[in-house]
Amino acid sequence: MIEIKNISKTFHQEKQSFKALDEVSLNIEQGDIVGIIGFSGAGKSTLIRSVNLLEKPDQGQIIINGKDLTTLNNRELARERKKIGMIFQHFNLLSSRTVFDNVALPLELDNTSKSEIAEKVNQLLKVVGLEDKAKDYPKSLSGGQKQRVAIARALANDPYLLLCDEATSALDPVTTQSILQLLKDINQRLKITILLITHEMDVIKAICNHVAVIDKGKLIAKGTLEEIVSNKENPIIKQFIIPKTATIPQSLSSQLQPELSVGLFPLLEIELNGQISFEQLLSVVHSDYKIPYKLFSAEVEYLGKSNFGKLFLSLQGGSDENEKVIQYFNQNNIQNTIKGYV
Ligand SMILES: Nc1ncnc2c1ncn2[C@@H]1O[C@H](COP(=O)(O)OP(=O)(O)OP(=O)(O)O)[C@@H](O)[C@H]1O
Repeated sequence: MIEIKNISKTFHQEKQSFKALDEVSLNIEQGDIVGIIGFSGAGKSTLIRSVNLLEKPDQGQIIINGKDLTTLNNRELARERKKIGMIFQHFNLLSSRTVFDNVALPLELDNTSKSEIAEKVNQLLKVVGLEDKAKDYPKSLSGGQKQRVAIARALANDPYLLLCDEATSALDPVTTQSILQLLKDINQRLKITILLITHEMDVIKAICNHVAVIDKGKLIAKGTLEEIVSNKENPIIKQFIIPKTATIPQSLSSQLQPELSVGLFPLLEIELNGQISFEQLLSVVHSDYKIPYKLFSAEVEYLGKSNFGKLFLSLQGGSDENEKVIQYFNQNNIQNTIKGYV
């Protein structure tokens, strides 16, 4: 069990000071995958770096298996750190070393014998799927392959905990998913606890069992994804769970009229905020109110048992019928705005 207990950290720069962490507490169970999500500057990196004391907190404790890391001397801390692996957004590989030698580095520093190093590195390269790249240099690898090397290196000392500092932020979506699946596989096969920080809900959704939300240095929510999502009225949480990319298609926005006239229908922007499912909403319009509609654009995110998102829908009934549907939306707290008439 890892206990982050009441951690605070203030940075001082010239005459200014900035509180990056404010009494943060979080318990992480062994074998769990925990994600900390927050906007840029929220304090994510400072928090994850506090766990292995790369950043020394001003107050609070990091208790791992009953041992408070903040009370250890440098030698004891170095010994504990060996059992905490870490990977970074920009991989931090040594460009002058081959893939094999990058992975071997922590073992060399630990005075491991050459034969043991060879056995361990080859086994780790197999775990991350890079057996055929042992002799290559980082510059010839893709971003995803570089992160695989970094993961193998982080596993060299058989850690019980892996810290992931925005490990997929520099990768494309497909590579991101493959790295996340590798992390999940490592968690399950090697029983390594994972703590990651991210600004992307997709990362949390893909692999985390528990989530904490950090904002302005404070943990504002923690729990399972479903528990976090149920707190959707919180404006910070809302920004993470409601996709913002659905927009009115370009071709449609040029046709949009500000006033209703004959032959035009209202175009509604509807926010799905967990109150009603996407399918139910369309069924209300089509089956209950028996109104034809045109769906122009929709982005729906399924989180836990709820769905969130935005859709642009034109109600194509008579104006009284359309009005009744809008009334239904209003009575049921389904946020909707008429963007114009098409
Ligand atoms: N060494 C430092 N000296 C001064 N201020 C710092 C230092 N490190 C971090 N900060 C400040 O602390 C705040 C939190 O930074 P941190 O890097 O932890 O945030 P973050 O959530 O990881 O952001 P990002 O996603 O942009 O990396 C920021 O305002 C940052 O400028």
